[in-house]
Amino acid sequence: MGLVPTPSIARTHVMNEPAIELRGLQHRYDTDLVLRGVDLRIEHGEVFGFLGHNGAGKTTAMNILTTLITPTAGTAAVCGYDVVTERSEVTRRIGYLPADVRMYGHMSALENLEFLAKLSGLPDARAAAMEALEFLGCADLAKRRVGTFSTGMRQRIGIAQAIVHRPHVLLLDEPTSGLDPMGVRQLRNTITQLNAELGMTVFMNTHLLSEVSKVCTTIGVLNHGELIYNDSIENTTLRFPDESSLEDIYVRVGGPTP
Ligand SMILES: Nc1ncnc2c1ncn2[C@@H]1O[C@H](COP(=O)(O)OP(=O)(O)OP(=O)(O)O)[C@@H](O)[C@H]1O
Repeated sequence: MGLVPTPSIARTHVMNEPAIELRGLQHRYDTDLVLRGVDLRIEHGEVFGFLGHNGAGKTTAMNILTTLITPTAGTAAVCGYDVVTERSEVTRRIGYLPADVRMYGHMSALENLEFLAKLSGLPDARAAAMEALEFLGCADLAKRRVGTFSTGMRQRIGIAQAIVHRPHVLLLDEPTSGLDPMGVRQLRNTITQLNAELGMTVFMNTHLLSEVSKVCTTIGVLNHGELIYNDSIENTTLRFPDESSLEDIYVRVGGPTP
């Protein structure tokens, strides 16, 4: 049995609302305002690339969406559920791959996944764990200790962890970081597969403009905590026909040279 599209948990509510919606989102660390009123709407089925230089505020926005931190002002919602007041509804619907994925090195990949699946309250945690591995084409890693894994292998298990409970929305923080070209290509294929076959909406923080043009359907550019650009890849290419690459567009709309 393979992974099936996300089951209909409060389906009506989910489908009537955007996958992600930020309204006037602000975040302050002490006196430092790092998100300055971000408005953003991402529809179901999009693969969204969130671009921005170091310190632009991308991880802060993602930490708000994963409910790890509370915004200073404004709102953030996933499938219509507020990240502050409806936290458990949000966490059921999101999968998260952090930049520094944590797992128990002395345990096998399957044990790591099963542990997380149990924490998520899945009725048959082992089957869910195995299905996630099979879906990602890494069932061969199931019995191996993750402490022995390469960066690419760890990352694939990290994605399996993120999707084991079949979330609607997958949040990836700098997923290409540390990967070799083969790993980057594999990741791209995985994102496309999760989006096309399981219908997952993907929100990805990245520095890699080349990856954005290959895998994303929409992009946003964050500059010093302000969303300075947001459009589909298709419109972006039409809007800037003279630009030879997304990198030129990024510079043109105000982002600093990466
Ligand atoms: N816990 C924290 N306490 C204080 N300041 C923080 C904290 N986390 C982040 N910052 C600051 O907030 C700003 C935004 O950081 P954030 O990590 O959200 O940006 P980013 O776009 O994800 O950058 P990067 O690409 O380098 O990860 C930076 O100036 C950073 O130094």
